Amino acid sequence: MDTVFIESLEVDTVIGAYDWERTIRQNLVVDVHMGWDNRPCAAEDALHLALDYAAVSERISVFAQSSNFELVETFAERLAGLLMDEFNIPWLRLKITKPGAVAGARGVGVEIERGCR
Ligand SMILES: Nc1nc2c(c(=O)[nH]1)N=C([C@H](O)[C@@H](O)CO)CN2
Repeated sequence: MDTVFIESLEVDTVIGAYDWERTIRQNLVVDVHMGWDNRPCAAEDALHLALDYAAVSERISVFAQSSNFELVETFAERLAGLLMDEFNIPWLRLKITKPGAVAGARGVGVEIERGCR
């Protein structure tokens, strides 16, 4: 299956399991690969047939703005479900990175794959 991807989208949210994290906003980095048949939109050169990466990026940013979770796992799971439902995405691989959360590591986080390719 073809994919449409978004790489290193920085979003701002409330995320963290520790008390000090509940009152601040932090950055997460979102990478997502989404299954899509790109042949119809390419044949007609038509955005309305494409999986619009700009619209998906905006939705991810809006979701992050209003979300408030302890775990990056929860953030990833909820976001994956929302994107698949709202954009009719049959399969996706989603990576959530929390930069600087662990001393000595550039980033830590999770990667999930949902749906069928
Ligand atoms: N598997 C996870 N481990 C940890 C998480 C998490 O979301 N998933 N979160 C934390 C803390 O919030 C940490 O990021 C604060 O720096 C610790 N471990």
